[in-house]
Amino acid sequence: MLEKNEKLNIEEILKDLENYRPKRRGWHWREEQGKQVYGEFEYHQASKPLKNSCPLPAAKSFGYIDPQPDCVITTEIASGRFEDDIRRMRMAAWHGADHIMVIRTAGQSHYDGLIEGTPEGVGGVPISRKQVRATRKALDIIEEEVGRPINFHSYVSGVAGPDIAVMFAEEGVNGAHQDPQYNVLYRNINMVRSFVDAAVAKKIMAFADMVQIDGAHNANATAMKGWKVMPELMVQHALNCAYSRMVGMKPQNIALSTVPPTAPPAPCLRIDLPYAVALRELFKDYKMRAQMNTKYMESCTREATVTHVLNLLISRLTRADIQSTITPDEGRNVPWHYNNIHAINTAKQALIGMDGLLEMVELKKDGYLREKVRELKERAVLFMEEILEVGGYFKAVEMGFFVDSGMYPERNGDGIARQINGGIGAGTVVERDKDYMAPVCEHFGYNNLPEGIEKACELIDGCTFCKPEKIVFIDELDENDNVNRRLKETENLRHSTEIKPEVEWCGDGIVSTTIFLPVEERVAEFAAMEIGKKMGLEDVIVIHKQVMQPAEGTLVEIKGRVPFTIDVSKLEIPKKPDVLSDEEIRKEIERKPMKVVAATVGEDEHSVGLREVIDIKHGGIEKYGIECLYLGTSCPVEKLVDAAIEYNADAILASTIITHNDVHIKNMKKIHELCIEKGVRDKLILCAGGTQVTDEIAKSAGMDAGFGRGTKGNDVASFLVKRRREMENYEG
Ligand SMILES: Cc1ncc(COP(=O)(O)O)c(/C=N/CC[C@H](N)C(=O)O)c1O
Repeated sequence: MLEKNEKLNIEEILKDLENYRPKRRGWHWREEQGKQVYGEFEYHQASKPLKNSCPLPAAKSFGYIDPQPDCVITTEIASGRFEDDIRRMRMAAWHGADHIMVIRTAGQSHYDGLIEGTPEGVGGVPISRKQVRATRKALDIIEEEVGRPINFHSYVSGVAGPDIAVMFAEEGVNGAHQDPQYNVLYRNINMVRSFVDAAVAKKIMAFADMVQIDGAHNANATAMKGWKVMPELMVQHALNCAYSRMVGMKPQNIALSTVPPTAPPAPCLRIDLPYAVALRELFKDYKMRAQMNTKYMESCTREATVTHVLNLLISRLTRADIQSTITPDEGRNVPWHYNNIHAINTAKQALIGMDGLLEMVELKKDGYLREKVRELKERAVLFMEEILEVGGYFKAVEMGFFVDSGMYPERNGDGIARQINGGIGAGTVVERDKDYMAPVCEHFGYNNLPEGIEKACELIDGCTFCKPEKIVFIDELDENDNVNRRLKETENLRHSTEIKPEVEWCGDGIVSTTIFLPVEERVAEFAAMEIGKKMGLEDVIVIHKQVMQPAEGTLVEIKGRVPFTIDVSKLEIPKKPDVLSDEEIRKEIERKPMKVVAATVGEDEHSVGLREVIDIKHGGIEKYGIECLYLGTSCPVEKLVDAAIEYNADAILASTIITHNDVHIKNMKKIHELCIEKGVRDKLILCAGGTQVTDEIAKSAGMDAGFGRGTKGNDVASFLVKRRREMENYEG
């Protein structure tokens, strides 16, 4: 079991892969869905807690609870280097993802066989046996530490679809996209070949109990106007569901990949919600894999996140068995580590925040919503009927029925048309001869087994599904393009005290910074890049720009590479003050009572933080018997110092949240100077606190200590007790 502060050892994971066997087959749905209690809260759409996890930032105000939504949560990771992705998968799992989806390298659909070894990918990871095995092995370790099984997912499509399906079944892959329509429409693979391969692949996936995700979402992403293909999407779902059932897949393993088709500034819920309702009603026996919208993403991560929260509202208003997440930077670049985490947190935060929503609101049973739902279903049924009329699916594809920009039955004639004898792999489907016999299990279709043979693979004393020891594991084929070479290049950064910033790959050195410039967009763009260069960044690129007002200014985000490393062994890291035990603090206050005066100073009305540090119910310093005179908010510093003298206090606690024009520093200095003027500075312990206050800032302003965000009562009480001891010893 990995210690939480122990890094994943990639070299260790790569060792002895030839003998690794997956722990299980099949998909894992979250356990104990429904009523859960976390801290002082009851949840109605949650699942059981994790053993180890990273809660949302705000959890610190709720006893650090980390409630887990009822549905599986996906993150998609594929930087091209699976060895770096494994680390990101661990970050994702700790934030609540239990479905890790790995996109394949660009064009792998057209490979007519399996890839071996671990070449570096482009826009995805080359899906090879070694990469799958190493990743599944790493996920075994990660699921141990979070305490929840993790579903590993990739894609069964393309010319080598069946080969991939066999390898996935052998390697314990838990889920995969499989939809022959994808091959036909988006990869121009011959339709006959695609459907025959799909039957072979689906049968194997059914045996391996893998959850299947279809490819309907692609029409949404490919169509000129996403909302125009809603009728067609339901037809595509129906075709893949029916075909999958015919091959023998269970409905509970068939997931419809559904994306709310629009985004603001469209009135998206008025368009997307009826569609989501219609879909759930038509396909009530199947699983819903809700995906976030990617089609309309730009480079504004804020905008993407709000759209995704609206998508999550739809999930909560209808149904999502799997909630997939899209990183908010997908409109900018290949997702960065922390944006995978932001996306997972967006899903977790919104789903948990909307827990039990339908116990309070319900969808209207009449009016606009119902009319739209009915209309969409009718359009879909008509679409399906026309397919039958023209002679079936293949004919309809030849006629360009699919991904047409018109809202069916409206047609603009610009659909994706494919010819039955065209596309990659055309003419490669050969009718099986009468005596065709394949001595392997789970083989779709005609198989002329000899009399009395129950299991096909008896004839060869076991196939790889029944005898995994028969699987042939090839390590590396390319002595240059492989994970060992890549790990060598970053050796110094993984086994030394030198570090570099990174966003995707170990040592990529990329950082980003946000700059506001009071000039128009084009000037701002070039000025920002100049600033980046002057900051010493290399390869500076603008990744986002947004006009705040055409003349007044522009927001620009740039990214660039830092050319240096940081040696952490040479950093001057001030020791975190150690906190005394409650017992010791209590004893000390019993020995010698302590009085403090406290207030939020200046014109500042923020009181929450200081009250938490003081009040007994928040575990504040009162719980140790320290007497507090609280003077409230917007307290002049003069009044605070006078009160401390009058009350014969041992200490002053000044809270200062507002930092405009450094007012917090000015107030701290004033308190210090006033105490000197009144001849009490050496009698009083001066503490300042606030979200922007640090110990260094406070001390430089004359305080004895500063306490920032997240400070607890025992931090302050410890300091007061230790400081008073120092003063007593000093007095001798
Ligand atoms: C049904 C199907 N088969 C194969 C592939 C992958 O196909 P290549 O290996 O040829 O790229 C896809 C890809 N879709 C993107 C998935 C999206 N990121 C998602 O979250 O669903 C697909 O939808």
